[in-house]
Amino acid sequence: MLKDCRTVWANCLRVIKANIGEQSFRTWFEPIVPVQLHNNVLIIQVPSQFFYEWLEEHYVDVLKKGIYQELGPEGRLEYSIVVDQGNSQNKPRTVNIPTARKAAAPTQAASTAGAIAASALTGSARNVAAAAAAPDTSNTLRNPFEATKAIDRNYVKSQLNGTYSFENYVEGDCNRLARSAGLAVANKPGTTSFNPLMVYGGVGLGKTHLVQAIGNHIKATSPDKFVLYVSAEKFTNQFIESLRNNGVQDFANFYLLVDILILDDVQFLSGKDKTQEMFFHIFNHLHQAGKQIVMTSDRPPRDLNGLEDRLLSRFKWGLTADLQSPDFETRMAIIQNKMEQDGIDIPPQVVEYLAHSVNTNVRELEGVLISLVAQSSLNRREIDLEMAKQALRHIIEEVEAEVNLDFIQKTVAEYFGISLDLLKAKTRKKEVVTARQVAMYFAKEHTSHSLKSIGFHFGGRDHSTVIHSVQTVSDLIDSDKNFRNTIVDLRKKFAGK
Ligand SMILES: Nc1ncnc2c1ncn2[C@@H]1O[C@H](COP(=O)(O)OP(=O)(O)OP(=O)(O)O)[C@@H](O)[C@H]1O
Repeated sequence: MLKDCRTVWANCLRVIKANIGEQSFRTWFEPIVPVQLHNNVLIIQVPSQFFYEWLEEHYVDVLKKGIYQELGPEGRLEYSIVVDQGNSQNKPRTVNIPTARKAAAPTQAASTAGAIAASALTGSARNVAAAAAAPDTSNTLRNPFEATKAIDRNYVKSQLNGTYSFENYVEGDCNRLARSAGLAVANKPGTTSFNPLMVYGGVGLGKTHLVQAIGNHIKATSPDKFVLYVSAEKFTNQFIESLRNNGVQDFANFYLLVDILILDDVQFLSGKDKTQEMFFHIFNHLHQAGKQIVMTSDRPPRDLNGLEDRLLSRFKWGLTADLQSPDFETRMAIIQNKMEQDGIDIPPQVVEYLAHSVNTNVRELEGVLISLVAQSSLNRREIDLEMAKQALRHIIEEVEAEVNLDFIQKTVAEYFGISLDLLKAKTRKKEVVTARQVAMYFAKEHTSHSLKSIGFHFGGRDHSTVIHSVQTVSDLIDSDKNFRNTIVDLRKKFAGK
């Protein structure tokens, strides 16, 4: 009995339905219309190029399975894409995308349906083009890829990087609010009051890591949800491309399908009015539909000059959380975390040295670690303090231009004629205690270290010891002239820096 395309497709759908979630099925398979079956080639019509790309990216295996079960190893699938000309007076044009030229020899059930498309369905953009360039034995099409040429395949590719997670995002005072809001959003996307969630902070402080962790968490816990991470730059380029190709409707339609939209570096939209307008509509639609929007920016919304007020006011609907530079303890934890993750072994005093010396941003800290590991394997030498000091020469030079903890400790120890080790040791000898208290006093005055961090640097003392030291020194300055002169002398050394 001859099969017709509707029956074949209906049977394929049964297979597909059994293999994917209900929502995905409704979104990606219900809109498909079977149009023709000829010589074991089933042609299905899909609403847009995005749709085709998405199917190719995510559902190739179930499609293969369905086609294989229905049409056997000779079965093939071709797409017919409705091209929106961006002009309502033009009738939609249909182009067909053949998915294979020749049936591949089956090796196992799932891949035999690769007959349907090993090259085009699973291949890269280049493979797709190659399939088109090759002689098309089906004779159904001429140059069918014209319509897909301009497609940036990343358009539909969720660019989440699986290595970013909450587990490896170290918590500290610098990121507590943003991290816990992110976790709340990741657990209940679209249903908390943190919609949109806007995370802002300086370069390399972990904005992308955090929002990617949100995306990864949602993908892992709700695979049916369509999570899309896109940088504002990419969003803008895609939009411009869609304007050039009369594909604005496709562009909008695609973004309206998203359940969780993560837009990185939103400041990039500044001054780009048309892109902002498009984003505004997408934002409204998604927000109204209870979809989650997460954004990052390198500055607080109030400083986002060049962004329309109506967008800025929407950003305030949810929660805005900032990321600060990590303090010493968080930097230590980040390094330790990274060492564990990458299986790196570094002596504790080197870790402490790095955390102390690299206090600009986390990316730089990671960069130094990577360079140390590289040097160590290149020179077949264990990482030690000397190597770390060498690696950090350029950074330390910058730091030493200011008064930092090291400098204070060294200067005070020299002044009192004791060693640096003694200054940090547990001893309670009077002259050592006084020198230590003075050094703590200047550390509080000249550096941005917290009391906790200062205590840590003086042999692991707690913050109350630091408070006591600062108070004692202040009292002595008032009551003891000789002591006051000591402080004046030392202050000159620091002022000269
Ligand atoms: N709290 C943290 N715990 C662990 N790793 C972190 C943390 N913060 C940042 N990082 C790491 O630091 C690096 C830089 O972070 P990320 O790229 O997320 O910064 P960013 O703020 O997005 O930077 P940019 O402003 O350049 O876009 C990444 O490798 C990230 O994993």
